[in-house]
Order: sequence, then C-alpha cells, then structure tokens
Amino acid sequence: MSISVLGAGAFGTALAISLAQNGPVTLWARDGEHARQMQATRTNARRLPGVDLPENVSIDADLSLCLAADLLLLAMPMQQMGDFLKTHAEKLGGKTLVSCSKGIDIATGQGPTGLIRAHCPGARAAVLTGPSFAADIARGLPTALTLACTDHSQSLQTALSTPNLRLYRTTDTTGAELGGALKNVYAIAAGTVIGAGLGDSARAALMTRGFAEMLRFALMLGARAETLSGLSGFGDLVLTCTSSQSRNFKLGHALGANEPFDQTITVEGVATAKAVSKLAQSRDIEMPIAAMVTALTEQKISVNDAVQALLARPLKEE
Ligand SMILES: NC(=O)C1=CN([C@@H]2O[C@H](COP(=O)(O)OP(=O)(O)OC[C@H]3O[C@@H](n4cnc5c(N)ncnc54)[C@H](OP(=O)(O)O)[C@@H]3O)[C@@H](O)[C@H]2O)C=CC1
Ligand SMILES: O=C(CO)COP(=O)(O)O
Repeated sequence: MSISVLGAGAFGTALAISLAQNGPVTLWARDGEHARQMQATRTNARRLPGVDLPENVSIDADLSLCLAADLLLLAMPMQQMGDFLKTHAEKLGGKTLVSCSKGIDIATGQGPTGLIRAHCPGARAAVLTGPSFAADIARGLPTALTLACTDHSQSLQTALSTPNLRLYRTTDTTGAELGGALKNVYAIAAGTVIGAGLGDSARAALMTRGFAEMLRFALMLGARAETLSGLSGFGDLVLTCTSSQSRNFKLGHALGANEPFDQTITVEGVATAKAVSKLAQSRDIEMPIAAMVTALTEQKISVNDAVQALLARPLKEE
C-alpha cells in the first residue's frame, strides 16, 4: 500500500520516519523552499530538528504526485483541514484519508471525519490518534495509538503499524477524534494550574473533572465510553496534562505563570476550547473547565478569578 503524508510538520515528519520502516513514504511540504531544505539536508530543521530522514522518505512539494498514493495521512493543523479538503476534494474522492490532527473545526463544529464526509463524500475516513509526541515516534521509542475507521479495517491497521508503533483499532471514529481534541483543552488547564503554582493535587482534580467533561460531551455526541477510557482519550489526557513536552501544557503554563508565549506555535486546544464551549452551550452540556479555558485564552478572565469561579461552583455528587 503506497503512503503519502500530507503536512511536513513535526507529527507528519515523525509518522513518515516511522512508516519508512515498512516501505517508501512520501512526505508533502506545502512550501517548496522547505521541501528543498529537507531534500538537501535530510532533516526537517524547521519542525523536527535533530532527527535524520531515512532513505525511504521522499520529500515533495508537488501535491498532485503525492495524491497518487493509496493511503493519505492528513497531518496539518485542524483549522487548516477544511480548506485543504475543499480545495482538493476532486482528487481526494476515492482515497483512504487518515486524519492525524487533533481538534474541532471552529467554523463548523466538526471533527476530522465530519469534514472529510462533508467535503469528500467518496473518500474513506479514518483517525489516527493517541498519546504520542512527534519527537518520541521519530526516535523510535515505543508508542501505542488508536486507529479508528468505521469499516474495522485490519489491513489499514497492519499498513500503519511499525515495529515500535503499535495500533489498536476501533470503529468508534467519533470517540477517537473527540478524545484527541478535548484532551488538549484540559492540558491547557493543567499547565495553567502548574504554572500558577497551585500544586499537583489541584492538577489531579482538574484532570479527573476534565475527564468527566470529556466523557459527558463525547457520549452526547454518540461516542462509546470505552473509547474515551482508551489511548485516544484517557491515555492522551494523562500524557499531555503531565508532560512539559506538550505545547498545550506549555501554553497553559505560560498563562499560569504570566509569561509570554510564542503565538506561532501550533496549540490546537485554543480553537478547540472555543468550538467545544459553543457546542456545549447549544446542547446544554455542562463543561465548566472548558468554558474557563476559553475565557482564559481569550483573556476575558484572570487565572485567579477562573480558579475561584471553579471552586465556588455549587457542591454536587461526583
Ligand atoms: N507534534 C506532536 O507531537 C503531535 C501532533 N499531533 C497533531 O498533528 C497536527 C499537526 O501538528 P504538528 O505537526 O505538530 O504541527 P507543526 O506546527 O509542527 O506543523 C504544522 C504543519 O502543517 C503545515 N500546514 C499549515 N497549514 C497548512 C495547510 N493549509 N495545508 C497544508 N499544510 C499546512 C505547516 O506548514 P509550514 O511549515 O509550511 O508552515 C507545518 O508543516 C495537529 O493537529 C496536532 O495536534 C498529534 C500527535 C502528536
Ligand atoms: O497530541 C500530542 C501528544 O499526544 C501532542 O501534544 P501537543 O500538541 O500539546 O504538543
């Protein structure tokens, strides 16, 4: 099965490196100069410095060549995916499209599979998600992910598993994509708690109540509870809320510590918090932590006021 990875960011590059253990992989960079640099240096200095690109990875800026592959991995920021699918809908029609992005599209309230269905109804949609930092995958460290596809495809699972990248499959695409999207919102909150010096106990409380929000929201949207308890939900929540490698955690930490943060860094949880809060409000789903993350990132509330507001909520059953 020929594979192209569309998006030469940290994650797309890491996946291409891992999949190159199975056979040739093409990595598409939208920027010709970036592609030339990677071809010349055999490394992605812009997005994943310090890791060599194996021979089996070829880099191309010509999208039409890359689209000839059987299997296309979408590895771009979530808020860019809708436009990408719309622009190239005709060529993506009969393909298997595996979204590797984590988030909810703010314009439509859809996750990746909803966008694929809307723009490329003839394509087969899958989701690859779970606890994994690009740098870990690229270095060949052991990683386990969830592969979600409604048709339960074992051949897809085999094609995307490598000796150190172990995939578990599910048909619950809704649960898998919502787990990956929502955990970023709570990683921002966890980072804020630690940055503000509120302690590990407060972080544990926040992660647990955040998980309750994730479950409540995802079940209302048709997900299965066991998916949220798996790698793509609980697993990724644990990773991103406890690691300073996470960009979402780092943004939260900067907010909590009142320090500057580089706005060019991809932090999916900011847009997703907004999208989730809007959806939760329209469906009457209680998501107080997500609402606070939205207000914090929009600078509508101070960290101290957000914490006080959460602590002052009426006492309730767990
Ligand atoms: N990094 C990680 O550890 C992980 C990331 N993910 C997910 O992967 C997705 C991508 O993140 P990541 O790779 O880290 O992000 P990066 O910030 O490293 O890179 C983003 C990449 O997307 C490209 N890009 C931006 N806009 C478009 C567009 N319109 N069309 C095509 N390509 C575009 C950028 O190109 P350019 O360089 O030209 O700007 C860049 O190469 C996110 O949803 C993230 O949550 C999932 C698991 C782990
Ligand atoms: O999704 C990730 C780990 O599973 C990467 O997290 P960040 O986007 O917060 O760096």
